[in-house]
Amino acid sequence: MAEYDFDVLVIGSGPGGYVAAIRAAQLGLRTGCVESRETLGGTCLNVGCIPSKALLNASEKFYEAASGALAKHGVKLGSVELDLPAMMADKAKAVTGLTGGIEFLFKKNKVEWVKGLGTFVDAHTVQVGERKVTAKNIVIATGSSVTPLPGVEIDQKVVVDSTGAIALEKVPEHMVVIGGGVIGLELGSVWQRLGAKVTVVEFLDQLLPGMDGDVRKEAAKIFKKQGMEIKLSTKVTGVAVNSGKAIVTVEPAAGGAAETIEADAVLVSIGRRPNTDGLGLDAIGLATNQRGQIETDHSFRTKVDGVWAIGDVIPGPMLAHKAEDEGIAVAENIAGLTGIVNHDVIPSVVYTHPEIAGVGLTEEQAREKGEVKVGKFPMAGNSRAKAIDDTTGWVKVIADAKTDRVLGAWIITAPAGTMIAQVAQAMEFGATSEDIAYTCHAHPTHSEAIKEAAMGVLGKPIHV
Ligand SMILES: Cc1cc2nc3c(=O)[nH]c(=O)nc-3n(C[C@H](O)[C@H](O)[C@H](O)COP(=O)(O)OP(=O)(O)OC[C@H]3O[C@@H](n4cnc5c(N)ncnc54)[C@H](O)[C@@H]3O)c2cc1C
Ligand SMILES: NC(=O)c1ccc[n+]([C@@H]2O[C@H](COP(=O)([O-])OP(=O)(O)OC[C@H]3O[C@@H](n4cnc5c(N)ncnc54)[C@H](O)[C@@H]3O)[C@@H](O)[C@H]2O)c1
Repeated sequence: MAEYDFDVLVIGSGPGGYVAAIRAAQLGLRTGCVESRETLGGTCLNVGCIPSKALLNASEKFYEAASGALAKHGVKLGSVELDLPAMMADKAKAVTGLTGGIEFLFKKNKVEWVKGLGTFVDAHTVQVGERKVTAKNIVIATGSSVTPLPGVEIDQKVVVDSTGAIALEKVPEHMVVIGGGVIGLELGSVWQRLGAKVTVVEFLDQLLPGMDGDVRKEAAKIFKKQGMEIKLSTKVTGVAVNSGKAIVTVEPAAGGAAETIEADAVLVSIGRRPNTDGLGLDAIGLATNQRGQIETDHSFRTKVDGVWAIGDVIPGPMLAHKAEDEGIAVAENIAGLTGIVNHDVIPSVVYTHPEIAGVGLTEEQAREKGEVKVGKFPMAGNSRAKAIDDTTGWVKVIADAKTDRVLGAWIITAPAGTMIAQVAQAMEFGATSEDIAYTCHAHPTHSEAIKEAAMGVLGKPIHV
């Protein structure tokens, strides 16, 4: 009889956990995955990446139709109506299709879904309901939850977090978004396109912390032009709710006179924090760092033998693809192979219109490290963007001045999220800007702008 129930038990079935479980099973390990939600897929599939992207897509279609933006392309429409319940149903269908897909993949790969909340009993035992499940290796993939704003109560009706904001029953007249990060801009865009006035209140002096400085400035310009009101260097000091209306009190971040803003929806999107409450880390003697994260080494081993951790619960960007890659790597390491994630090349994408994407270093970070050369190419010089009359944005390629090796790239244009993969791959291969500049790119494509920006690094773009 086997010593343990499983070779690998993963706690959490988000993009980190479910991928780790499937990969472990593919490698011949007996694998279980503990998940307390009704459906698999974690934050990303249930209330994160997937429903938000479904709504971003649908709201953009509505906006194009309702705003008359299609008329310039010769598409004239009669009256356009919003059917919000149908839009929400379509979103739900996307979610159930994908969460059901993970259940199918679990069955196909013989991963057992252990349903319930997992709590450590010891380093090889997890209590799930009545059951004590044992495993030689346990992977913590419990993800993250919304960071609350002290003094602001989320009721998921008037004051919502991202989960409430993807399920509003009517379009608010005025939505105040607290936090001008990824969630605030994506979900703010959704409701703005559907007719809401949106005011973004951001504590810092720019939107999108962590992104390249030029990107952050350009983003503020773009969203303002789209009609968003953006209050930078401003903090929310309180939200009072009365008869379905919220009064949001704000004041300058540095201190000063307070003002109030009336809204009928308030989105709290000031970041996310790792999920470790109730996990019983004390029972295995595992402490979290100051940010509440579980620290690991490069193999995703924690300080406790046999216990590993991946995804949003460990340091690094809270992104689904980072969690997935760590899921593959941890399973390979457990199986005795060499699983590696290059954390220097993790792309990030904001799925607004236009999309905003980056990989590698920002220009500021690169300049701090040494001498750099930068090539920037405007989408106004890109023939495909011109052909479809959507020329907002640019591509910026940053390269080491001595070696010409690409250190980072930042892209603002409709398909930026898809385009950034090319630069990520180039960086993984240690490419120079010359390598990109002399690679043949199909015409007419948005991607040609990456080639031109790379040519700009060398000092010789063609179309500007
Ligand atoms: C609105 C929104 C939009 C987003 N959009 C994107 C995007 O477009 N692209 C992107 O890359 N990222 C996006 N993210 C971030 C992305 O969702 C996370 O980075 C990703 O889900 C992290 O994966 P994970 O596996 O670490 O954890 P999670 O997906 O959070 O999954 C953890 C799972 O563990 C379960 N769990 C926790 N504790 C226990 C326990 N003790 N026992 C049993 N089960 C437990 C939870 O129920 C959960 O299902 C978005 C997030 C939000 C909120
Ligand atoms: N497209 C994507 O990849 C995607 C989409 C959604 C979420 N996510 C992930 O989810 C995580 C959480 O997203 P998020 O938008 O909540 O966090 P975020 O960290 O992206 O942005 C939070 C913003 O809130 C601001 N802020 C913090 N406290 C504030 C306060 N008191 N008042 C006003 N502003 C305040 C911060 O300065 C920051 O700009 C992110 O780490 C992101 O990686 C990714």
